[in-house]
Amino acid sequence: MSDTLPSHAPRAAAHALVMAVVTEARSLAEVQPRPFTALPPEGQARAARLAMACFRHHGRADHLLRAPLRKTPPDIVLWALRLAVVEMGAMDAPAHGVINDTVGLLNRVAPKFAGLGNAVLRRVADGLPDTWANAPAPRLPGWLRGALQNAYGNGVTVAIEAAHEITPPLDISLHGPCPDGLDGQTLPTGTRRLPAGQQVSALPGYAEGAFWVQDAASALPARWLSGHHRVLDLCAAPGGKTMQLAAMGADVTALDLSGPRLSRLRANLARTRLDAEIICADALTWTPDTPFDAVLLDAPCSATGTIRRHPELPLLKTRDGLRALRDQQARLLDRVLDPASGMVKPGGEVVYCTCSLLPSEGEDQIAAALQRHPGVRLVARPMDGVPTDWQSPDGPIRTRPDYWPEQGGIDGFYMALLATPT
Ligand SMILES: C[S@@+](CC[C@H](N)C(=O)[O-])C[C@H]1O[C@@H](n2cnc3c(N)ncnc32)[C@H](O)[C@@H]1O
Repeated sequence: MSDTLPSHAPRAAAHALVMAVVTEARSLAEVQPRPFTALPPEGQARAARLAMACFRHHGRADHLLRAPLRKTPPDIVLWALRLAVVEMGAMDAPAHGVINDTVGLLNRVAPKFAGLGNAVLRRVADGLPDTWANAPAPRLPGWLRGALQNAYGNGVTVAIEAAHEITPPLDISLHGPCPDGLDGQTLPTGTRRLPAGQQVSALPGYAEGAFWVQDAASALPARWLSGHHRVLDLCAAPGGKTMQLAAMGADVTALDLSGPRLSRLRANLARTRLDAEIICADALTWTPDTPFDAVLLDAPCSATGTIRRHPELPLLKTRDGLRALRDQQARLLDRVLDPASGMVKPGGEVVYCTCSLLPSEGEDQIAAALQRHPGVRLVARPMDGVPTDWQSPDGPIRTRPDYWPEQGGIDGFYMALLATPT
């Protein structure tokens, strides 16, 4: 931590972030509580890292808190304690400073619990680091765990849960030479991988727009469309794939339903000095003047493939939202594949992808769409750097967080390349 920034400010901001996520039921990237926004960028980066670690490891923290707490305190206290235990257990922060700052925080937000917090945290700190290492590995919520066990078996599900406990490296897509001073390695698929825990806006080349943040899996689907001239990026915001397609030289139209998310896409294009036509519309009703050579449909989904980068997701998602997402995915696929929508020209190509681990949002969607659109066929096109066992013989690629463990893992994604009838 820097000399100029007191340690308690990022800790208090991390607590405010966590509380905003759980009370507003919105993701970490969406919440903006005042103690967080009031910090300089370096403090915000530290607070965000703490909050993310808290969501990633709170299951282990709960195990350590169970005996000393005896009774579950109110959420505002519990999350302050979880944050402190995670910082001491997973991030090796010295107990003295963490406990002092947490007691100070409790004195402000729940003064009745400051004494209890102090006693509980001292007891937890006494057993570290062994108790942390020996705590049982956290599990995904039952509905998701069951679905993954059905799809991949128990061993793979446990491996996915273990991958979620590891802080992922920072993946970026470059659209030119790698700026001097950016360390890391280039993955076989072309993504540049940097060590975790960096303040992105302070990295060399960020301000100049030399790169954007994009997981290695998320960077794969657009690569199938290299060489196409006019490409429609459907469900485009915040624009990771739009930037990729534009950087590949395509004439891109980026369409999304959400104005606020399109503002982020616009800002991303401005920073990276890339170009696309931007349309705010519903893909289910919008019709282009001329059909496109290719369409990329990155459909809204459960995002269960991105839990390692968004560890708060299991707290926010439930089984209930899944049916509506599946219906939406099927309707979007039908819209793109229906010749009457005029979206893709005859003999054109369509990439369907989701950042979901659930076959019901990937493999099953494509199998059903092929039944409904008999002239459409899968294309089995290999992709440079993608291990052959990630791709099925008929073409689709499935990635999972337990893949590439020695390189730091990869998000879960499903992608299929389709050709429309000539
Ligand atoms: C998975 S995100 C897209 C991520 C984006 N492709 C990227 O790479 O940065 C899904 C997007 O679908 C958009 N969306 C959902 N329903 C839509 C619809 N009916 N028409 C257009 N966009 C829609 C959401 O606003 C959201 O931005």
